[in-house]
Amino acid sequence: MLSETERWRQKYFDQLATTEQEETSLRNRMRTLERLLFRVTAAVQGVDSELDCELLELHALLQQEGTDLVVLDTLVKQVEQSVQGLDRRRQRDTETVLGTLCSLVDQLLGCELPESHKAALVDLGNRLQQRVAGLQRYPVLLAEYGRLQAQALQQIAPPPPTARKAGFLDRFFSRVALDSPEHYGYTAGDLAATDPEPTAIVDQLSASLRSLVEQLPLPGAMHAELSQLKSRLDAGADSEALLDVFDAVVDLVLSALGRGQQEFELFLQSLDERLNGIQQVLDRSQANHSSSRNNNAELQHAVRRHVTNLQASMQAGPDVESLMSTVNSNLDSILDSLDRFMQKEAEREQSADAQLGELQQRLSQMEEDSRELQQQVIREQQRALTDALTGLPNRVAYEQRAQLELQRWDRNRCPLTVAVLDIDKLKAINDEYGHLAGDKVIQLISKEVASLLGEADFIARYGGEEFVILLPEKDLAAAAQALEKVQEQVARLPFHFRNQRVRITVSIGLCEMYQGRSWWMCSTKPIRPCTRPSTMAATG
Ligand SMILES: Nc1nc2c(ncn2[C@@H]2O[C@H](COP(=O)(O)OP(=O)(O)OP(=O)(O)O)[C@@H](O)[C@H]2O)c(=O)[nH]1
Repeated sequence: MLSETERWRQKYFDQLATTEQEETSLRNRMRTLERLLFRVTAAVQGVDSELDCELLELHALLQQEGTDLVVLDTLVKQVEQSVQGLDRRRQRDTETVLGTLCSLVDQLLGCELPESHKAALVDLGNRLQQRVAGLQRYPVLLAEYGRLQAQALQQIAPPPPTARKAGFLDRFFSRVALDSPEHYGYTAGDLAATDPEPTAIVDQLSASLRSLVEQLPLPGAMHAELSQLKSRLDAGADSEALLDVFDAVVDLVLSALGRGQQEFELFLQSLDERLNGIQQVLDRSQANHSSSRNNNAELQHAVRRHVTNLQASMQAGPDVESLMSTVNSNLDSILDSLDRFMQKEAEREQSADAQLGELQQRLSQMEEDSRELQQQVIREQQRALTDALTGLPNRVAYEQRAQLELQRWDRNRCPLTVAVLDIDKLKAINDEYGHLAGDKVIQLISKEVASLLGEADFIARYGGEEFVILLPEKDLAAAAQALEKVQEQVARLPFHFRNQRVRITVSIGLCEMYQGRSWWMCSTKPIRPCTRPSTMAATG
């Protein structure tokens, strides 16, 4: 059977092995997360030049062996700040474009238009004012604006009914308006025809488009295309060119703010949240050092399997949608495994908690018993060192204290005087008034003497009617002076037996400790008897 120490040692080694295994597992998982982060980093590059630089740095850092976590943390914070900055810029750009669209709507409202068209424009303006539209809503708003502008311009410059030929506006409307040309009273054949263009309107449209193009918050990669469009507008675009420019602007906005990117951003966001969730669970699991090996092994196996799948699908390089779906399903599986793991751990911890609770209860009971025992021992020790009749230290206590004082004297050679006090004629009191009276005398005298001594002095009942007194820091003269006062005080104590005042006295012998004198001589043979020998006398 194992001894208590061996059991604890065994438990310690088991715990050590579990902890090492957990650390290895955690390192592996951290590496997997780093690889995943590496791929995600590569995927979001190209959105912003500043962010690109930081991501490149992050990229390089992650490729290093044994990534410095402090540097990584700093860099991740910088990336977070850049992303926040990007969001703020996007917000500002959104405001700018919305403002431009509002001013275009206002310009159009300034034209002579039927009430129904004005109402539609006012409605669009109101929706723009509500600022609920995000960047992804630009194409919709632009298309709507285009449709309204087409209707408005049609009202301003209607084609001659006899000619039934469509000008550039008709063609423009046919490309951007949601309604068919027939709605406005023209045929497809009419729309194919050409007429001289109303220059003022073309200029107005051109200026509006120029203003919009200048304020569009498109990524840097599209700036070249934008300046080409501006140049075309500056060069005095005709109606055909204007239509192309308008289409190009819509295409640019669509490609810059394409749904794919939006979805990919959302996907990255959710990926990030999930990775954070996994990291938190792993952190909690690491904190729990007492987690069972089986649960850990099972979890490691499941996570490794899913992460391998994840890596395989990422390396296969499928399109974004299938990649997202694979990653999502693998992450779901990982989270399921983690949930199961946490559930098992919770059950295990619950039972461990119950055992621990029981153990703690026993431990507190043991502590309580031990405290009580300790108090009992202290009480016994005190009793063993105390004289039962007087409550003063007894002979054993005196010997212990004498030892200490002697050692101190040996070290410091400060004065030390020892005195022996003897109650006079106690036998006579016993004989005359009985032993109880004798006991009372011993009690009262010891109490009185103890109260008259200094704080550093020590008195013990040596035995019978004899007391021994240690007076450290007092030489013979000082001790004699102090003890004479004691003698006088004791003699004044008002003892009465059988209605008689009885005067009781004590005799004191004392000697000072000095080099060459043995303690035995000191304590057993007082060298100097008291100057005034005590007497016992009954006074009437
Ligand atoms: N009542 C009582 N008497 C005690 C106690 N211890 C010792 N005695 C008595 O004290 C007396 C001591 O007697 P002696 O040694 O002759 O001393 P004494 O009578 O005091 O005479 P001197 O000391 O010479 O003055 C004895 O009768 C003891 O029985 C005690 O605890 N209680």
